Amino acid sequence: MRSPKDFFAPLAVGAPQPVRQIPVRPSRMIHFFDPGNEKMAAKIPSLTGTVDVLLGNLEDAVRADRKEAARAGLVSVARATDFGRTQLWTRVNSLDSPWVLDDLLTLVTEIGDKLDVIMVPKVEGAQDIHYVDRLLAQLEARAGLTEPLLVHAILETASGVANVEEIAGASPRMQGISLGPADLAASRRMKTTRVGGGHPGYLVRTDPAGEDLNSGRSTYQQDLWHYTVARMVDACAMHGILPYYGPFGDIRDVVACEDQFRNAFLLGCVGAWSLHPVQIDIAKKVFSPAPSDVAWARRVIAEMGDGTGAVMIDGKMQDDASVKQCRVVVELADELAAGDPELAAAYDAATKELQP
Ligand SMILES: CC(C)(COP(=O)(O)OP(=O)(O)OC[C@H]1O[C@@H](n2cnc3c(N)ncnc32)[C@H](O)[C@@H]1OP(=O)(O)O)[C@@H](O)C(=O)NCCC(=O)NCCSC(=O)C[C@H](O)C(=O)O
Ligand SMILES: [Mg+2]
Repeated sequence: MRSPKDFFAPLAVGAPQPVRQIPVRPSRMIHFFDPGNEKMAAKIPSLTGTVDVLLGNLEDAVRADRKEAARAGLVSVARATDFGRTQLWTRVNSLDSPWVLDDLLTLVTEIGDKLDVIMVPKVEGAQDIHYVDRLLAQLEARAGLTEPLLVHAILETASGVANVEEIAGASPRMQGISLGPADLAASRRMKTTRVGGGHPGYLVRTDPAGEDLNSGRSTYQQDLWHYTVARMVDACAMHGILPYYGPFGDIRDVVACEDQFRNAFLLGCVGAWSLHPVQIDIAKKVFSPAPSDVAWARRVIAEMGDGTGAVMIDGKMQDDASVKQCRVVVELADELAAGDPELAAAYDAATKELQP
């Protein structure tokens, strides 16, 4: 373990100074595209400015014989595009794969100035982040980069979940963590065959009313991912980095996608992955606080004065702890509204309407 005194020192001569705070930028949707797929890559200029994060995916979902094409495609898309307020991320291949070394060497030296975050799949523990951390420092120095690249880990192995707190705090580069439910299910030997979402067999049943065990008993589907998401959120909050729900693979089921994203939002996640254009607006809607919630939170903050003591508002007790929750909502709303005049107007209109 590095001494806390050295934690913010560059790991290679000539590498940029590590960041002390993760920059707060909207990342409600991390939109995946295959940069080697010409049809998808052609859509990137029109998505720029409308999504918070565009992620050129090089790992799973890219065929083995298309890995080099995807990497080269990402270099050309990055060079040809002005991303404006949209961040550009990539997901490199896993650290045990034959491609990852060339992914990092090529991307950092050729488009390191365009990339914001490197997503690392199948992270098992702090040792994986330490490896990437040092290698990135060497490559940043070689490329003459002035800003450090940030690292995002996917939580998709049983070891990764067991070590999530040390992963979150492994480097000042750590930007966030996403749940990877498909690989995690396989790693845990769960018996699901889906990419994220619930399962009708994972349920609880009400007790029998009498002797008959077979009738009149309701069942309630449970959330397979609750434990992992909650644990990931705590680890991220503890280390000042950002938690995300990952993919929802049933593209057609926009209703359940919205539910799964909303559960994650309410538990503390700041965004989710969009795998198809249809999921972009779902993530935007879910991960932007609702105007009515923002209006209520602003009212509580206004009526609570210096934020201490207790007051009744519309029959509900408010105190120091509820005002802190309201501040979380209002801070997020203000950050998002700063880059989105339509959202800002919706928040102001709802606030006006709720004024006592
Ligand atoms: C899921 C898809 C394979 C579906 O593609 P397709 O069959 O082409 O869908 P459509 O016909 O509905 O597409 C309509 C048009 O939209 C374009 N398109 C589709 N997806 C995207 C996209 N992501 N970005 C930009 N444009 C997109 C199509 O080209 C069509 O265009 P046109 O014909 O001109 O109208 C596909 O959506 C896809 O491959 N998505 C990404 C999948 C992916 O990245 N998967 C990896 C992440 S999930 C994961 O890895 C699991 C995780 O790690 C874990 O362990 O849990
Ligand atoms: Mg995966």
